[in-house]
Amino acid sequence: MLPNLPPLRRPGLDTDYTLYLVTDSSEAILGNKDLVDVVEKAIKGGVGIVQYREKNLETRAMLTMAIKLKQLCHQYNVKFIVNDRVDIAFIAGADGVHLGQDDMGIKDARKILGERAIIGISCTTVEEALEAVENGANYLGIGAVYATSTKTNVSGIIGISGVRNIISKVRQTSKHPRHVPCVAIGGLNTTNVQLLRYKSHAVDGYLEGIAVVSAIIGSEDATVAAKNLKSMFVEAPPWNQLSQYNDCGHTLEKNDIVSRLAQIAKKTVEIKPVSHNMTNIVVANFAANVIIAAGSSPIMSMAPEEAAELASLGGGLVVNLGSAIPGNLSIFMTAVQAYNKLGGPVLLDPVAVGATNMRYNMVSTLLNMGHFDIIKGNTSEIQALASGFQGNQKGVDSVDDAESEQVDKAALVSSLARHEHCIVLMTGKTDYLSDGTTTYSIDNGVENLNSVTGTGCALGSLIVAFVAVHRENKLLATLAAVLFYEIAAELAQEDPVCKGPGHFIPCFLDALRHICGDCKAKNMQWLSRAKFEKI
Ligand SMILES: Cc1ncc(COP(=O)(O)OP(=O)(O)O)c(N)n1
Ligand SMILES: Cc1nc(C(=O)O)sc1CCOP(=O)(O)O
Repeated sequence: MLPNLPPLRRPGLDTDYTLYLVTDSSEAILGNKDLVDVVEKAIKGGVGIVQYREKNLETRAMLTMAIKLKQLCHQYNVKFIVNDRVDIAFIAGADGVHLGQDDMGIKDARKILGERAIIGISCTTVEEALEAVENGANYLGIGAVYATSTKTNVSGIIGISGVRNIISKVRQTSKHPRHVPCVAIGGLNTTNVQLLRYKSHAVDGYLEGIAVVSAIIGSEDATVAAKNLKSMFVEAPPWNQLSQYNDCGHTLEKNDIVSRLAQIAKKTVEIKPVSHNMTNIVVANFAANVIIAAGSSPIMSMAPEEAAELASLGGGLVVNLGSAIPGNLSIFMTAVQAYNKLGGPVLLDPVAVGATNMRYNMVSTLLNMGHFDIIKGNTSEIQALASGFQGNQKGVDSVDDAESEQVDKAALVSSLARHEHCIVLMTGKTDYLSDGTTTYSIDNGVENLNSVTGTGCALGSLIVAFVAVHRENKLLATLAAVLFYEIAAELAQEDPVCKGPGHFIPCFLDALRHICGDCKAKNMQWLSRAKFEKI
């Protein structure tokens, strides 16, 4: 099941880490604004803790500013922290200090500042985080999440998965029963904080807050900037449209699931949603024909300029890496973010992700920058994603061989779904579909689907149409699309005209059209062929 976001502030924690402001008085970020004024505005917008980070001033001027900022923060009951300089934190009467890995150690700083001081530390790796907790850190500053021009000499860019990994390992270590809040830092702004919070959520832990420099200090109005960041971080993202009807089959009997699937298919053909495809050159034509035959509306557009307008049509987006080059990444991201903003479903088809470093890196970047509601791939692709790139996939085809038969595919699909907080569909002789809680195996479809190119990609195009209409129940909408498609393939293969791959394509398009007509006429007999099981 897709995660419900956890509460933010833990009961008993008297520091609000949700929005942590780190200052910067450089010309490039602060400009000619007054730092104290900007910090006050930011506090009014919801900042709960302020860190004075000053890299250019002499000690005396720095101390003067630290005292002013401390007074301001305490006036608003906001915690005040000094970056790096334990001496200034002590003399200014700050609530604590933030230390980097090369600064004074936590235990030494504690000797100077005392037991009640808040001591935070920067961590880029799991080892640094575990050591910091062991040494008594009060919070961890985890980063850099993304590249940032505010600090170019970061120790590493770890992405959302790096943050999630640290949070999860810190929480799992039973040696440290003490709760240590985690905040993320580096390149955070309103375009990515929802994704960060949603995807950094691990089974055993989550992010308490975000630390931000330029998105507030460099903004025109720090109150507005802080308010926007905080509400974006706190609110459920638009794509997480859970509803009271969102029983993805966890508790439903099979007959009830089939009647839900029937409703989903009927409504999809009635609404005729848009399926926006950023797909590969080999399959574009076939996928468009499939969508038309199945009663939805295809658009094959790679233009970032029109992505937001297309997203506003209420359909779904397919990002297919079949013939993509790294230059396409920013085009994909523009479109994914436009759909994410409106909660329109996005499907990632990581074609041959296990074949080359280029493909794996592109997929990693995409998963780090945008939310994908569904990941669809063949066995090799899902294995490559689930286990990290191992560079052993040959070409775009799946290796549905003895070796991959050994893999517990249901467990693989379910664990990738939990990890990426999305729905995962692994296609093959038997398909596996999971949202991380409920997993289905599907045994429809025919051999001919493997004998013509593009059938996997075109399935993705149909899935986003179904999910666009049923955003509150993405798992069952995906199941309905797969059954619609694979049962049409069975009807095509049984057509006496169908003698092989050449005849299969037109027969398949006819069968899709036939099922679409049946749905419009409310004749759902075709669903009696459905062969799926909850695992
Ligand atoms: C909340 C938070 N996290 C990380 C940092 C980075 O601190 P550090 O590694 O000491 O680097 P500089 O800030 O000194 O450049 C931070 N300041 N705050
Ligand atoms: C101060 C700092 N520390 C980082 C780390 O990775 O430890 S990144 C960073 C700068 C964050 O600035 P912005 O919000 O403008 O991207």
